[in-house]
Amino acid sequence: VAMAHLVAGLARCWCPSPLQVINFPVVQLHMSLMAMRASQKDFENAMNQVKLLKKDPGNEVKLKLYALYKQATEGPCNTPKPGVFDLISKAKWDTWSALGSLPKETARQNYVDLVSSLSSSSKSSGQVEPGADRKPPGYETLVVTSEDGITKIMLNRPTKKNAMNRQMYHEIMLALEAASKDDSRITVITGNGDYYSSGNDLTNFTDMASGKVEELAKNSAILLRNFVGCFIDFPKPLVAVVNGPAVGISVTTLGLFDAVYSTDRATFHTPFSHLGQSPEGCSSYTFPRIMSPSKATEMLIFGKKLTAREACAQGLVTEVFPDSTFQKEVWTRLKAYAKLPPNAMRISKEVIRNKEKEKLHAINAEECSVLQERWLSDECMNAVMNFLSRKAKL
Ligand SMILES: CCCC/C=C/CC(=O)SCCNC(=O)CCNC(=O)[C@H](O)C(C)(C)COP(=O)(O)OP(=O)(O)OC[C@H]1O[C@@H](n2cnc3c(N)ncnc32)[C@H](O)[C@@H]1OP(=O)(O)O
Repeated sequence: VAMAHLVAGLARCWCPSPLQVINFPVVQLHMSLMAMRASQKDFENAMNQVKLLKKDPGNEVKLKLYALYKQATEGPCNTPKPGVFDLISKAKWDTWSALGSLPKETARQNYVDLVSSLSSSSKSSGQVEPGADRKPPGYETLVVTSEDGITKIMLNRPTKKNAMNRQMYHEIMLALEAASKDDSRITVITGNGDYYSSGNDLTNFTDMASGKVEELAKNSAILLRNFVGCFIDFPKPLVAVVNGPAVGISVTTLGLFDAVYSTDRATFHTPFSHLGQSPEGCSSYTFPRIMSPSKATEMLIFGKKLTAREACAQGLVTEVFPDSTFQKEVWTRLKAYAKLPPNAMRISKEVIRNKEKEKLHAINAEECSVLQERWLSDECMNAVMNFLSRKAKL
């Protein structure tokens, strides 16, 4: 009943004309503040783009836009929580508050990214020049689908072994945020092609070689911290369907999933020392607890590559399937799990995970700050340059 009121309330408040959300007085105030600062030009353009959207993006997205707006302009939510019966204000407060300590610049970037993904899926009037390249609708680096109670987030850069570039980090965060609020019961991350993911896209570091390295390292640490934070806070059962080899951050974050199903063709590899880097994804904490401390050390310090069966024996992988029947068996199982009562699953996850959340956020912050220094080291720069000049592969 409360949800029905909320939906009706949001519809009354935000749906009538194209995107009434931008008519909020507070937002208009922020628009004029934004206009005063040239460095926020993209943000301002995005605000204008929102007005031109023909298709209503729905209440969930409008709430997200509102929250990112507030975060980008005012910072973390510190206003008193509205009463339970003030459903609309509470929904807005909850969405803003859920952004936690997301930095203003990241919120601004996420706002711009979100508007850009909306613009490409909803043709804006008179804005696209004839013959100009049009972006495919929706995400650029992911394919996100939702059916049978399961939202599937598929990493989609198969020709790059699903290496995670900055765009992909942002899109995964957006997709997780949307999945946490949609009506699916389980969320799955998987890869398109023969790899699950080859980890961080090493070209993310190419800019490091050209000036302002400290700033780039700092921004990368912020991006990584927010990215991993989304996994720590994800409220529904999160399942990895590991369709092939996994490297680096795509392995470390597995410790934050609720189940990991793997093809027997997959391998699990965290070559941080080879790359002059150090563990992330909370693996410095989760891995010694999931597997024995010395096995974790072998992976995280010495870069030992595990087969799927070894990873399963160590507890990192829940179950391994023959590659020939992998997809069929895993999806049959997941569809059955998705029929379980959603609130029970969500609450059970809360009971299992909540005790650790604060600790995990602290570990994440520490790992990112250590990495920020590592990325500036000769060891790291040389390793990246060797890969990019094709002198080194894993
Ligand atoms: C900002 C947040 C930072 C978070 C930090 C996270 C840490 C990590 O994730 S560390 C792990 C980083 N990953 C790697 O070091 C993997 C590097 N890749 C490889 O060693 C090999 O590509 C491979 C063993 C994964 C696959 O080898 P294979 O011979 O089968 O295929 P390739 O021809 O090498 O790859 C095809 C194509 O894809 C490009 N590519 C693959 N992985 C990456 C990557 N991680 N970054 C950038 N590009 C990658 C590769 O260059 C090829 O591209 P071209 O076809 O254009 O040459």
